[in-house]
Amino acid sequence: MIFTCTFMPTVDYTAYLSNFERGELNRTNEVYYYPGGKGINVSRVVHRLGAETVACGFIGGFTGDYIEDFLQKEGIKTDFIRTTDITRINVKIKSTEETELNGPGPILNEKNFQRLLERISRLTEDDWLVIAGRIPASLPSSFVSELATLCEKNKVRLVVDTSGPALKQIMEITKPFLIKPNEQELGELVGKTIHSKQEAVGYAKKLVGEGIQHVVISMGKEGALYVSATETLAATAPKGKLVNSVGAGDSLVSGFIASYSIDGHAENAFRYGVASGSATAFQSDLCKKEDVESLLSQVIITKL
Ligand SMILES: Nc1ncnc2c1ncn2[C@@H]1O[C@H](COP(=O)(O)OP(=O)(O)OP(=O)(O)O)[C@@H](O)[C@H]1O
Ligand SMILES: O=P(O)(O)OC[C@@]1(O)O[C@H](CO)[C@@H](O)[C@@H]1O
Repeated sequence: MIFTCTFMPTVDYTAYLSNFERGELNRTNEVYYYPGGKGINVSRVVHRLGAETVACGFIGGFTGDYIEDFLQKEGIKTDFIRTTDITRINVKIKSTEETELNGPGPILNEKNFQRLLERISRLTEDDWLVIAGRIPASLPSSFVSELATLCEKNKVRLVVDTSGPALKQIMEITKPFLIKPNEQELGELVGKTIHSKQEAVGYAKKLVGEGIQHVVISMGKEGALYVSATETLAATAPKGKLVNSVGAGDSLVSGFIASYSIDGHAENAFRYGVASGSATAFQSDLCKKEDVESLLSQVIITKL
């Protein structure tokens, strides 16, 4: 089972308009209300790709109800912990360029953390845990350590797609199965500015040397890089019209996991992941299986 944990879910209010003027009254042409947050996006995509998933994390208020209801209507199992704070709404403005306004997350308390640890303690070596998205400042570092210790003890396959200090802290205790930084996030993780693909590969190899099994570096329309102990690959991204890049990175993670969980073949998983990221970038909502499969032949993989 693929469990996703989203500490700070959101309703993504996604508005399309032909021209966005700062400081003016703007009227939108089309709007959508998608349940969001990186882990929730992963649950939605892996479910569409045919894998079994449970979406966990913290939700509250009317927006929390909306998210849970939406996911359940899509057939996704949920196991959220309720907060007294209302789940945030993130505004995504799609005009000649993409502008995002992400809200702050809930204030979490000790009881919330304990409930989440209790859920995580039930996972086994047959399970995946995807920790994705921003981690709230109210989360004590002892909690992150406890979470990592449980995953290490129960041999859970841990996928981490978050920025900030949490990943470094997790790595002191357990080695994630997969991480998927973009170039900027990789730079933050290793404390360097990355100027080229060669540099990105070099840092990814260092992380693999420290024990992470698979590092995928996403590069938007330039495609992605993949490094493991035995392979270094580059993939081109399919060409198409960018409609909404929100969730493209999450779709890459989802495609990789959904494919790897079937046959454990990393190159196939990488190809499937890149096609999933692009399929999402080319439409308003997240990708569906048929969109991904129609793009697979356009992903060209080169060994580096
Ligand atoms: N304009 C684009 N054209 C084609 N493919 C794209 C485009 N943008 C993104 N993708 C695909 O999606 C993948 C992930 O995109 P990106 O590198 O933007 O992730 P990210 O920075 O994590 O994004 P986000 O945080 O918004 O999900 C890329 O590797 C690529 O396959
Ligand atoms: O504020 P965070 O947690 O870093 O990012 C949240 C977010 O931008 O990420 C997803 C796309 O990856 C969106 O669904 C969501 O609004």
